Amino acid sequence: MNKLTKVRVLFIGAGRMARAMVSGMVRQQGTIDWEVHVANRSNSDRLAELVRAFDVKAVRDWRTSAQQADVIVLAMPPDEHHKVLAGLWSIIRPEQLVASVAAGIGLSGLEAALPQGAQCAWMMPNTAAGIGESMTLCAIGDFVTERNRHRLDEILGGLGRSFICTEQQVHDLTAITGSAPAFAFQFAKALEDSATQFGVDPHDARNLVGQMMLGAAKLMLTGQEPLALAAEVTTPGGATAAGLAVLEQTHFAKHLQAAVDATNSRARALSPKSAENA
Ligand SMILES: NC(=O)C1=CN([C@@H]2O[C@H](COP(=O)(O)OP(=O)(O)OC[C@H]3O[C@@H](n4cnc5c(N)ncnc54)[C@H](O)[C@@H]3O)[C@@H](O)[C@H]2O)C=CC1
Ligand SMILES: O=C(O)[C@@H]1CCC=N1
Repeated sequence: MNKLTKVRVLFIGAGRMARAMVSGMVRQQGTIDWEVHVANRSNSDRLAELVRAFDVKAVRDWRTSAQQADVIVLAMPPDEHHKVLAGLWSIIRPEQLVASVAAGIGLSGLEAALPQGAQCAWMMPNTAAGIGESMTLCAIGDFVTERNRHRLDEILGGLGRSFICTEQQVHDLTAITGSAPAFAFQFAKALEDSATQFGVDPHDARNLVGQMMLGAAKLMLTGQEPLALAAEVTTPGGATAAGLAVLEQTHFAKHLQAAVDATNSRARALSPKSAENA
């Protein structure tokens, strides 16, 4: 497909999430030719690596670049937003789109920190964005025009799949799609460790567990109930039931729920709004 439009996007923050997003966006075959600018607090090794890997432009002063950008993505920690948004206030133009990926920040928080009518979106991707497999939550402000909605859709498409939802849903689901990959990797590590304790080569253990998780994920995406899928694994009177009984006895589901609650509470506490109210 021919790329038609050149659109300049400025990332403020060149950390892990920015890298994953840039990787997802530049590999996409969409209708936009992204001209990516990236600014970091200091011109660190990370920024240099990003420039080398994706041929993006490193920007020394984000304020200058922000004036020329069509889309500005805030990819720095939540507690840095207050300062950066205050700097954006006086230079932002009505036609620009400002999107943040910060946990807890909130669409209304973004809009309140920018001039009335600013076009804002709040995205919550995960690190699989880097390979175009994120499940990204996105709350979109009322002032976003069709043109910027198209740009947003192209960004989201480059990252993987997306769920357009309310601000409250982004708060509630941050743990479940943003953070839970880390829970899944802990689960994977525990299984890998079990495999290597049986003498399996670590490389083989990685493939065994990774393919098992991929197959389980693909089965889930057929739309079947997780418990129905579990039942298919559980041969009556067989082996799996014994393992599931241990997970039940040790309150596996409750532990996960507690992890979700702790994650979401922490995200809320990190937002500048909470800091002001504290
Ligand atoms: N890592 C992840 O899986 C996800 C992260 N996020 C959000 O992405 C944001 C960044 O997180 P990570 O990439 O994990 O953190 P990180 O620590 O890897 O990157 C943050 C980057 O922002 C830069 N930075 C800090 N203050 C700045 C400022 N005032 N101006 C310019 N650059 C500044 C830092 O130098 C650093 O390179 C956070 O708001 C986080 O909530 C959201 C979804 C998933
Ligand atoms: O750990 C964090 O705060 C971010 C938010 C979602 C995933 N990582």
